[in-house]
Amino acid sequence: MANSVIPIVDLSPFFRQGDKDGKRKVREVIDETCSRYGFFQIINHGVPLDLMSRALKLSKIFFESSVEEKMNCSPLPGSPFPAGYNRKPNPSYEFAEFLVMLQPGSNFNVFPSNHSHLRAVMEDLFDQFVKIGAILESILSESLGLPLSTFQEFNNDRNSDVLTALYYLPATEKEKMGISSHRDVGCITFVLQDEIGGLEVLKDDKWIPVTPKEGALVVNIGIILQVLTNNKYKSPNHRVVRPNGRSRNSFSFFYNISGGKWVEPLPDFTKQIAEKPKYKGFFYSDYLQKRKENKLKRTSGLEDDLGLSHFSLTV
Ligand SMILES: O=C(O)CCC(=O)C(=O)O
Ligand SMILES: [Fe+2]
Repeated sequence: MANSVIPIVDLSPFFRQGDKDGKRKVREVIDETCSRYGFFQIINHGVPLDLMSRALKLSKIFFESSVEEKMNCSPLPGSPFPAGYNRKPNPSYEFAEFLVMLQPGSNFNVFPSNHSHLRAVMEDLFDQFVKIGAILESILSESLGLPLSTFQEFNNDRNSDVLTALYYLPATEKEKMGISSHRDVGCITFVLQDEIGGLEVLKDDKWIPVTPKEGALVVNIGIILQVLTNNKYKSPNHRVVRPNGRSRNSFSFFYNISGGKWVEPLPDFTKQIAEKPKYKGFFYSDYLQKRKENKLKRTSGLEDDLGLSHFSLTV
């Protein structure tokens, strides 16, 4: 696969005392890539590598078990969020299988009873992602020239975070889309992908591969950061194209905000620099509702912005 232009950022300066210079350089690269692509990969991020590979291995075993076994993990009736096993309809314009989990300990989580290690590993991975989420939020705050704790104070409720294990069957002659072009909800998404590839980012009308790198995590800016920064940081369209002849598996962790949160461009990116806001303010739950409505109307893999244009002030 062609080498990707998406940068690989070594976070090790943030795991040692001092090294101001190293930290500054990391912030500069992150600032540049978030302004251009909204995507980068991180290494030396503190998430144990053996946990990452165990999680990929165990989730693959689960997804390759029988349909009955997987269906036993269907979301619980009355669950406010479809935690548990689900699949996108097939045939359709896209196809993937999911195992979704909310915060460890949530009563709505559903795990396969005969894959007990998978539960333990996903709970551990969830906690690790929460830790790296907080670190990344402070790096992003500073790379934008804001006080270190800006995003952590804004996003201080960890009840809406979601971890999803994903599984993509090999492409067929008719269908190759796994997840079609979309932008992620929330603040930051982390993706742990296996070695197969297929994740792509849209930049200047071209699809750029996010080439897998062992031990790396992909970081992807969500729409909330795009709105807060008044488009300084991009939340890009991305998609997963299913590989030929091989299945692919991955995890997405959505470092989210709670539905009751009010979201609008920060004064630092509007008033203070004499820029007009590009979005009117909204409650995050209203955005999620719009996104749902748009998605239901959507019958093809064609790109749309899933509700963000509803709050846009630009024509
Ligand atoms: O499977 C992947 O690599 C990424 C999936 C994705 O974009 C998502 O879950 O939002
Ligand atoms: Fe995504």
